[in-house]
Amino acid sequence: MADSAQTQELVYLVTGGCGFLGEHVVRMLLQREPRLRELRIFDLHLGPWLEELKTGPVQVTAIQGDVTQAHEVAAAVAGAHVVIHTAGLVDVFGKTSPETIHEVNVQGTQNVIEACVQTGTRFLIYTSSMEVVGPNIKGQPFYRGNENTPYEAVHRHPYPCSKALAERLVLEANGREVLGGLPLVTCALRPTGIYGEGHQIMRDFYHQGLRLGGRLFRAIPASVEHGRVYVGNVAWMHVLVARELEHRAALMGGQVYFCYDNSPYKSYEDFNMEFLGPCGLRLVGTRPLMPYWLLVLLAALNTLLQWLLRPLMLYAPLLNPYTLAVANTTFTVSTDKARRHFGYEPLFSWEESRTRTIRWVQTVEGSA
Ligand SMILES: NC(=O)c1ccc[n+]([C@@H]2O[C@H](COP(=O)([O-])OP(=O)(O)OC[C@H]3O[C@@H](n4cnc5c(N)ncnc54)[C@H](O)[C@@H]3O)[C@@H](O)[C@H]2O)c1
Ligand SMILES: C[C@@H](CO)CCC[C@@H](C)[C@H]1CC[C@H]2[C@@H]3[C@H](O)C=C4C[C@@H](O)CC[C@]4(C)[C@H]3CC[C@]12C
Repeated sequence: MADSAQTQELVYLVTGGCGFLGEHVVRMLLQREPRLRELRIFDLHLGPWLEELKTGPVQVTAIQGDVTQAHEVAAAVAGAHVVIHTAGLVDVFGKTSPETIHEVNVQGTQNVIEACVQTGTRFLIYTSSMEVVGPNIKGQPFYRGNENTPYEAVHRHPYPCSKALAERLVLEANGREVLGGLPLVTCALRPTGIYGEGHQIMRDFYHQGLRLGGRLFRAIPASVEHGRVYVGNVAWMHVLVARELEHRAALMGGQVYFCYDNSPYKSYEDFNMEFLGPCGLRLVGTRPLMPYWLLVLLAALNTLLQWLLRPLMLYAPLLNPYTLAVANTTFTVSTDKARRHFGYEPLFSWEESRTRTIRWVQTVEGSA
């Protein structure tokens, strides 16, 4: 990368560049990486917003492709200096089969690694997830932990299983020789629950609240802390890692970093109310309105209904045994590893992240 850096001629590839996080990474790179010559955006579904980016000084190349197709990935990676691999199937609601989740998240990641090795790309950043660590199937709390906090990371659900396997592949690939003889340098970023402009689940909760007459009903105790991070800061961390990976390869190669910022520690529902409240919704109840055993029963019933209805329709509600367990288990991080290793500081303060998210919710169709 050294030659290219001197002539400001870097080529980046962002897989999943049209997703919620991917779009923020793409826009952040265009704003904050002055050495970019070409930005390739690889996604199964290309967004119309890409067109507006094509008029700027950086060559923006949109590539419609599938990470499960090794030849499509190799063609997109060839000639790129850095790959940011955010593409993935984020499904904890049973919309997709476990086999498909594995194929996209694990085989897709393996394809990206092999493409780097075959074509000589040296720097690979993988968007992993906090789910690689937990919450685990025992529902044990992870309270303000860091990358070294001991925790029994045992999963059964296809999504965390696939993210854990893919992350391992990426970390094990660190140091592999790529075409040209130099070593591959990889690292993995583990966001907690991301929020911000474009967050589909926030949109779903907002619409649900509107349907219920401007109310949401508390289901989870306020004392259960859930880690959240603003999408702009997650994107910024990706951009910084990409920038620093070459110069700090010995320190950063093969490492994992939680993505964090100054968003407050709160329960999932109370945190969402930071945005939905100013948009006219109210969270009813200071304590859960239903006993926990009833929620467990409803979640199990939803699983049964999903299975029974599968031949006729896709029934995929927000509540299932897995999402209930995640929402009901404290999982928060407190770390400075990214600051120590590559000088990360959140780009957006909590106040700014909140304001931007509220403004976005207000523009969502059907606003109160
Ligand atoms: N949303 C979160 O809270 C969160 C938290 C931690 C980690 N992550 C990780 O961040 C990444 C991005 O998540 P997101 O929330 O933006 O999800 P998203 O669904 O909005 O974006 C994923 C993108 O990947 C693309 N994609 C899916 N399958 C593909 C395939 N076969 N080939 C090419 N592209 C494909 C999708 O079209 C989409 O644009 C994922 O890897 C996810 O595991 C998300
Ligand atoms: C019991 C309901 C009462 O209101 C609330 C259900 C909320 C759940 C749908 C969400 C609670 C926690 C979320 C997950 C978490 O933020 C982290 C994630 C990691 C990421 O890699 C993918 C998304 C997710 C699993 C996220 C999904 C939605 C929740 C389970």
